[in-house]
Amino acid sequence: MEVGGMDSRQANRHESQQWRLNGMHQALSLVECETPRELRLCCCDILRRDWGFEWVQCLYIDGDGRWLAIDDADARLDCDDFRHPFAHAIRQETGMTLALGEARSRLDHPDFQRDVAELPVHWRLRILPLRARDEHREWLGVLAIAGNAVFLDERLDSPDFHAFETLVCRLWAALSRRCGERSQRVHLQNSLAQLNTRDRRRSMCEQMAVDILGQSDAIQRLRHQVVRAAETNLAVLLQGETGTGKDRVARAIHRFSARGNGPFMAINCAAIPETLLESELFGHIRGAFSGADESREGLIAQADGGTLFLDEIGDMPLALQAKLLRVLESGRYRPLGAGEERRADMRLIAATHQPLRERIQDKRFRADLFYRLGQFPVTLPPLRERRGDIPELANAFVRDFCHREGREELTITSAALRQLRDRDYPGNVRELKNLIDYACAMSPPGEDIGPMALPGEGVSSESPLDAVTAETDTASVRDLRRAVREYEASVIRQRLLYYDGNRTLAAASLGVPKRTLAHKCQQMELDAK
Ligand SMILES: Nc1ncnc2c1ncn2[C@@H]1O[C@H](COP(=O)(O)OP(=O)(O)OP(=O)(O)O)[C@@H](O)[C@H]1O
Repeated sequence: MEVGGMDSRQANRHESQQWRLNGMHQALSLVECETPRELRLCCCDILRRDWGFEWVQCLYIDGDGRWLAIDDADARLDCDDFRHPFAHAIRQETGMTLALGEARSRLDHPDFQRDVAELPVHWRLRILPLRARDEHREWLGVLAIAGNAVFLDERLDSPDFHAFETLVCRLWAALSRRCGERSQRVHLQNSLAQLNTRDRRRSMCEQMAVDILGQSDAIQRLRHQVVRAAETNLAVLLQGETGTGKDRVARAIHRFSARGNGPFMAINCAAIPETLLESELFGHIRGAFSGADESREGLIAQADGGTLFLDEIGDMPLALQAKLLRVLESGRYRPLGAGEERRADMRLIAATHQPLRERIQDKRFRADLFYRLGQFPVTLPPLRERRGDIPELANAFVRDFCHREGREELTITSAALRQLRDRDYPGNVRELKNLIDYACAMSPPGEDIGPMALPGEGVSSESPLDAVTAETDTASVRDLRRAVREYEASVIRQRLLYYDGNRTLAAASLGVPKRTLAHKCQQMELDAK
């Protein structure tokens, strides 16, 4: 008897030691949870596995306190829907025990009926509203456990379960606060980052406004696009009529980009004879072709770490277009005559005033290159679509002129500004600038620039160009060919001067193709843009 008594005491002690050990393991698993969701799932696991409850649900009250929800399930329950016993327990702030057989016939909430439909009728359901066990005492959710009545009462009314429940509630409250604070912090950091990005972009647009002038919506949008383009390394395709500021915009993108301290290499594809363009871009090694006495780096290599600007890309010969596409796609290029490829680390900006889609249809421009170049397309507005910017531009060009020429300050009258606003500008901002330069030059010192100082539309007969050409002295001509060449050079020089070096406009005004003009300039060694 004594022996038997000893055995059962030992067995009891062993069981309670085992239970305590289990309890510690349970506490450890709960404490290691990092989010309220993890904690709830862990709590249900323990109740099923270690406590032997077959049916357990842990519901939480979501953010705005309106809903009771279960992790990883779509269904949720309105906390004000008293017909459901879980909501009722929360609102009454007290636990409930329901006999399932009776509850099934008495409580007609469809969700509740569905949830307990499979449970044996002789079982009981315990509903325990859970709240934080600290000074805040906020409601956290509901624990619902169903099972055999005796088993349920024995376990749930034990001090061990009370300790377990207390631990779950404490940890749940602490984790909710920590996660809430963390998500608030992340939210705050995100909005601060957004604010910083917005501020930074706004400030970049403001800095750019001293260079890319104008306050029209179109120009403000353009400055915004320049900032966005500068933030990326994408190839940019600038499209717009001649003189709209494509060159200026390309430089701004480079300056404001991460490559801003690197080189900016620019080339006008229309101004270079086809044969030279390839070696200009790719470079060559010594002996690559007759006359290649020295190896020479091309612009792609020179633009390393910076930006390569290809102006008038529409004029690039087809064979070279294919080579350029390969550089863009592989990031590698091969100088003329070289055996090995080299790596190209440059950002490409291309510009054109030609409608490239039409050139694609005419098979003069590769569609694949067009799409590759246009990763970031930017269209510049013509001046006629932003006439409101003309006064600001005109005043700025007057100031520039005076500064450049060391002249005392000149002002432009509002009548002259009105006239400027009403003119046509096929050459866009460049034309306006040339017109202002001319008007400044014609205005006597100390006098305002009035309408009379402005030349007529386009290259008028009163223009200084005609005066120069008309005054050519023919009596002294001894060598006709030479005289014709000189006359031609003088006309081209004057025309380029008038159009600020723009060969497109100069060529158009002289009725010759741009390539012909470019060729003549090269022969005559005339400087142009
Ligand atoms: N928004 C602007 N603010 C101030 N100056 C401008 C602006 N846009 C253009 N300009 C001036 O107009 C002239 C022409 O600009 P730019 O050379 O950039 O035009 P473009 O579109 O590249 O012309 P093209 O197609 O003929 O090469 C330059 O003198 C430039 O400084």
